[in-house]
Amino acid sequence: MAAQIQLPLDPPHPARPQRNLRALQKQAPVHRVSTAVGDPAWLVTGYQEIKQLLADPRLGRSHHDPENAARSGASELLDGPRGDYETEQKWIATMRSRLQPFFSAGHVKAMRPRVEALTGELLDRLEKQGPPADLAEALALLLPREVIGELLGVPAEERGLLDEWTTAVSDARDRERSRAGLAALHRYGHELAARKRAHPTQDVVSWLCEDGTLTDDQVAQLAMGVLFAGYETTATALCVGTALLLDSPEQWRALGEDPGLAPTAAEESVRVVSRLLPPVIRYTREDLEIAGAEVRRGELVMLDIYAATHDENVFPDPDRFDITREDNPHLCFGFGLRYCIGAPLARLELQSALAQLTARFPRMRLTVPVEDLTVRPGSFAAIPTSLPVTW
Ligand code: HEM
Repeated sequence: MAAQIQLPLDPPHPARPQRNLRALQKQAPVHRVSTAVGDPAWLVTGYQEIKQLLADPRLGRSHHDPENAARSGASELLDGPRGDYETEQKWIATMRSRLQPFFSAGHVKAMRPRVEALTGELLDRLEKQGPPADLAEALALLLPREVIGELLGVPAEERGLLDEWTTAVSDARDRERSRAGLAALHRYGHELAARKRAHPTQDVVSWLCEDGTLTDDQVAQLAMGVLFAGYETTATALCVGTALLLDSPEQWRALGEDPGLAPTAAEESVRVVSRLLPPVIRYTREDLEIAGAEVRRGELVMLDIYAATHDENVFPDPDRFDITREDNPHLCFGFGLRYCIGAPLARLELQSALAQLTARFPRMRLTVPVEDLTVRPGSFAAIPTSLPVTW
């Protein structure tokens, strides 16, 4: 095997191709690397290999010796082992069986009018405020936060705090900050569960409490898991989709005039969110071989979703943002056992936001070249720091 490769290879950006990673992908589907915090790992870049490994039960998120496991970064929750090694599979089954009903296609369809209305309210506010504006603040971050806040039953005035804590948890460079954010989020989840047990309302946390089989700790874990899994990811997809649409006035116009393009535009936004999210991580539960590489039990395996969704053999012209892309088998919602429970909701939010935005603001444009956009440094999701627009 060649000399170890030091991560990160390329800085994340909504529009700039990750050239070093793509060059690596052309050489082989799996590589020995050193993570951003200096730990040894395997980086998988082949589309087929990643798809198979996502569905392979021989890999998990927990580790038999978590204190000594390799890490991809400093985030307490995201960059290292998670969950109990003995009961991981059981917990996944419990989590999915309790959460899935709230995110089924039927349930999410019933949420459409509310999500459309929330989008409309945010755009009314934007219109009233007038140009210039920061679309990341005014829409992309706010919509997912409000949708998840309502869904979980988090009072409106407490949602700002959640924002602060999730940002802290995501910190990939400061383990202490990430730990403190996670602890605060958990304390809040407990408090919320206790409040909902005492005074149930029509929301997911109240329903999880009514389930009768879950402890407050489990309710808190599920609720904060949903918040975490569904907030920054959707906000980032909305940011990158909006930025790339703004960079392509003919596609902006086409979507504004034809809301029938919203499903493919949303799906393409999910594909390109991989430009701003890190690889999915796993630990091997037994020795195994990945494309000829001998991987030992307990080693860190990083599945590079960006590489998979920009693989020229699967996605023609992968650097082009194309809202009419029909064949789009991206792996950005994962695959197999842990496939994203919130995918229907994320799609709904993206469709609603992109369709309404382009229809209501046909003349909107970025005030800086898309190339000059910057992203949050050192965070799990490289959310653009701002999307400055005028109209
Ligand atoms: C564009 C937005 C989103 C993206 C790109 C995304 C991506 C993903 C991915 C890649 C996974 C699999 C992780 C793995 O295999 O380890 C996942 C799992 C999950 N997602 Fe999403 N997601 C998004 C939106 C949402 C939303 C809106 C929700 C809920 C409100 C949500 C809830 C979940 C949950 C509960 C899991 C299971 C986590 C686990 O098994 O540990 N996601 N998501």
